[in-house]
Amino acid sequence: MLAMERFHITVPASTANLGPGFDSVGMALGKYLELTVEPAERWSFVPLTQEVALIPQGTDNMMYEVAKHVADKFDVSLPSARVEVKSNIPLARGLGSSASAIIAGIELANQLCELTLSNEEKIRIASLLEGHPDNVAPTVNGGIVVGCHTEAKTYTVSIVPKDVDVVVVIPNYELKTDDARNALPSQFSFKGAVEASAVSNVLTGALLIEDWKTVGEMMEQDSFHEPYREQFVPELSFVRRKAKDFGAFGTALSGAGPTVLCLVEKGRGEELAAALAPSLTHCLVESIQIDVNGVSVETATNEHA
Ligand SMILES: Nc1ncnc2c1ncn2[C@@H]1O[C@H](COP(=O)(O)OP(=O)(O)O)[C@@H](O)[C@H]1O
Ligand SMILES: N[C@@H](CCOP(=O)(O)O)C(=O)O
Repeated sequence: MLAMERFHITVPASTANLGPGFDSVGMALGKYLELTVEPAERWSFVPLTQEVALIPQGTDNMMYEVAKHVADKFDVSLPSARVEVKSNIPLARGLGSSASAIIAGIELANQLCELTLSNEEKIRIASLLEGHPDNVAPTVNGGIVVGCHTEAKTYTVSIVPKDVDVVVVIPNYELKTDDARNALPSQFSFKGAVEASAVSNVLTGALLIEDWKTVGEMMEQDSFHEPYREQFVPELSFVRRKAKDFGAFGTALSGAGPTVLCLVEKGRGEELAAALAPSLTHCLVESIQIDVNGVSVETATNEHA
């Protein structure tokens, strides 16, 4: 009999920006990337759900590349593993699937190399890899995180929202984050930056005191990215109008899109989803939980003959 340590890693999805919190504000959502890991002679990633059916199955998988990067950074060797992968996070839809994969890779190295990384260290490593903390920080901590990342340091402030429901409209087409970033301007006027950051500052203040009416108004006044990206997502203006008529607080592009996200009064998420769905038959329209736990690990000892 061989006693073999298996473990499970669960990583939530995330929505970034909430409108004007571009590259800085994000929230963890209740869709999950789940890994079941066991030691093996060589690396393999075994996809078990449709969303991850096409991910690379060997050491060309992003989760391995990140795990190897972390092991090298700490100058330790990375034991090989067989990894079963389940996910219900759709890829390239603005729900942070790549951030979840980065955090999964960091957690793989953390567990396999016994690094005992703190959440702060995971967020720092992930922000250096992703270039911004808005998806990776809530993916690690759960809830809403307001972050600021520079080459020198990554700052985060966590908020645990209670009194709001979230609805996502997920179109049936992909939009790669890199492509959506390429549509952004390389320059921003001083006046434009002052105005846009004031909107973002009020968003953050309102999030802290859960003033959802003001959060919703600020969500709809972004000038950092949505004006340049809405051309790719015709659903945004339609959902914004419908949700406003319904009485939702506000609507924004989720991350780089194409998913559109609405915030609505607690208890009315299902009702809003039902109101939006009939006119959006090419989209998945869902009321979704806010994840408040962030990445988690469960160990289990299995007996193998
Ligand atoms: N679990 C995963 N394993 C390997 N690669 C992944 C995984 N999840 C996402 N990816 C990679 O990330 C890409 C999507 O990233 P991106 O364009 O940033 O969109 P988003 O993060 O909004 O889903 C996918 O096309 C795939 O290459
Ligand atoms: N701040 C980033 C967030 C990208 O999120 P994703 O889920 O679309 O990868 C951006 O807006 O580019």
